[in-house]
Amino acid sequence: MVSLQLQDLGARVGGRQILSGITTPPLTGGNLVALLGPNAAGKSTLFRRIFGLARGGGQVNIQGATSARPIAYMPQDNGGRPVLSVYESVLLARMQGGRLKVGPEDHAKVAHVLAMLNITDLRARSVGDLSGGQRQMVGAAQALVQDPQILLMDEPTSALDLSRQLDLMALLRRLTRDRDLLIVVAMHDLGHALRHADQAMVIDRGGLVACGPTSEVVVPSLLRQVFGVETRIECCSAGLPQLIVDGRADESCLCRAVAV
Ligand SMILES: Nc1ncnc2c1ncn2[C@@H]1O[C@H](COP(=O)(O)OP(=O)(O)OP(=O)(O)O)[C@@H](O)[C@H]1O
Repeated sequence: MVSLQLQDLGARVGGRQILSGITTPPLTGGNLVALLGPNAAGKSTLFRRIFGLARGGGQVNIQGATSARPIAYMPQDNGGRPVLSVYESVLLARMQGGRLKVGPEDHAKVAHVLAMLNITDLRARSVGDLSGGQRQMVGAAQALVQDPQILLMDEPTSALDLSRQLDLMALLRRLTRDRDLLIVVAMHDLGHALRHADQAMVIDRGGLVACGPTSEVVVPSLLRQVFGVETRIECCSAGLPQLIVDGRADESCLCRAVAV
């Protein structure tokens, strides 16, 4: 089983220390982890640091990898080159790592992932002509087609309508179970985190605030401290935890995080 553990991780970008001292317990395959934090907290930078696109101190420890490229990363605002078709763009993502020869299994994999995400009908469309939500689904396909053991997804549902948000989160959760995948999803929707994530990791101003089971991390006291909002968690008629936002905890903290 794959596991990812961060040890005193830091990141410097553009001459600034963006992340420091991030140490987590091992995050293991079979789990969906929500990465939470205010704007500019460092979520995207953390993904880039883990994926090797940003430099810094500390260590990214991966155990149980069965391939040379166990991690796939879906950045915000991706979807591929505008001139390529959806099919070509997903196939190109499949060939990352320097492989030149496309085999039948690669075509089969692309077809499978497009079908899984319910975007087969987009296969011949140019990426540049797609809507924001459609491009986001293509970005998810590009990540999934790589058959990763660890999948880092940066706000994959931010442009999706509500039913597609639920579909994608349910699919990701199913994949963690069926394939022992570790999926880390950066998100702003705390309700999605409560509903879909096994674990939650919260960062603020470049440091780790909490990491553990979602029900222990996404609690009103932490949300007040990190996001400055008053919340309650109540069960709906289906027995699922729902986050109710009562309002801001302190009007004076407006835009505090964006100014970091
Ligand atoms: N290339 C860069 N050069 C300089 N500073 C950067 C660069 N990229 C990010 N930063 C800074 O790093 C900090 C963290 O940014 P990051 O994008 O990781 O935050 P985030 O938590 O993903 O935010 P959001 O929720 O708004 O997407 C911000 O202050 C940002 O301005």
